[in-house]
Amino acid sequence: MERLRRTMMFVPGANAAMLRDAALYGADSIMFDLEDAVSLKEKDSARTLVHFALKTFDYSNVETVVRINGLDTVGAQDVEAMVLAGVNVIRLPKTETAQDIVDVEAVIEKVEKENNIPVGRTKMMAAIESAEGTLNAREIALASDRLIGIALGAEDYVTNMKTKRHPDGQELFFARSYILHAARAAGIAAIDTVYSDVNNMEGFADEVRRIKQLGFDGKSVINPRQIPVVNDIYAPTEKEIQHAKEVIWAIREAEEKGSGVIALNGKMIDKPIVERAERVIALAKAAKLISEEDL
Ligand SMILES: CC(C)(COP(=O)(O)OP(=O)(O)OC[C@H]1O[C@@H](n2cnc3c(N)ncnc32)[C@H](O)[C@@H]1OP(=O)(O)O)[C@@H](O)C(=O)NCCC(=O)NCCSC(=O)C[C@@](O)(CC(=O)O)C(=O)O
Ligand SMILES: [Mg+2]
Repeated sequence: MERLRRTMMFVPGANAAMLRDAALYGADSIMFDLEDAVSLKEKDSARTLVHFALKTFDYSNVETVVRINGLDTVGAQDVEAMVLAGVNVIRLPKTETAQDIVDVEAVIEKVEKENNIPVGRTKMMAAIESAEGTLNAREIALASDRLIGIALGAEDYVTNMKTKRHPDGQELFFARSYILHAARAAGIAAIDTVYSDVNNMEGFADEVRRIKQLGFDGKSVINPRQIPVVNDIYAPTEKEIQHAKEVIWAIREAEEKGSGVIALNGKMIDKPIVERAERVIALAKAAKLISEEDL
């Protein structure tokens, strides 16, 4: 079953209290940040702190991600410390080309080999935050088998595009659509960017509805109060769950009879409809609207 990534919460790497409590809020993934949420003078201490947190606290109920610095600064040191601490995913910020992924992968692989860690255990994701990165999204998404997803970083992106964010998100439409297509073509996740106004829940919810409709797997968030908003919007309705169950029961019955196609209430049920139904069931389970044993 595909892993759900409705919410990926940024946690500033230099903040010990936030690191300790990060797994308590119900995010699907927590993303410890060593890059832009950490000042230059705190880079080394934040790396040590996140390494310690990964080794010490119980994050077994979430996916752990670390946003490293670029390899042109202290990125290689970040990679080494995080791979040794057993992080699930390394997130590369400001990815411009497929070569950026290949370069970080080489560092990861070296650390894994030198420390008898199974090669490939550490996964990767790439944040795309510029025009160049967006136009290269397709090659970036295909650059490594370790990639679990690509994400948009809108604050840096709009700066690069010489504009700013607007509530209707028009300035992000091309990047969102292109990144989403690149992710889907590569068979990996697409994660939308942060919404920085943590006290504007209406505006946040509007944005989540729009990115869900576009097809994103989920959203990067910066505050625990944003998590239930995303989870509620991604939770399927009772009607959607009932329909998904009927689709799955119908297809199971058809398979038992040796037929791949069947009608439900007069409408044809085939593979894409079954896939959508399975995703509805996975989202319903994650939202605890049905039990794990159901279906
Ligand atoms: C925004 C605010 C200051 C608001 O503070 P407030 O004080 O109003 O928060 P409250 O709601 O009052 O907190 C209630 C309780 O939750 C705890 N708590 C809050 N936030 C928590 C958290 N994140 N993790 C764990 N715990 C948390 C808090 O400690 C308290 O705990 P307690 O005291 O025990 O009750 C705070 O949230 C915060 O610092 N957020 C992280 C910001 C950040 O990481 N920015 C960098 C990533 S974006 C970027 O770089 C741009 C990007 O790259 C992005 C892309 O690539 O997509 C691009 O280009 O677009
Ligand atoms: Mg950024």
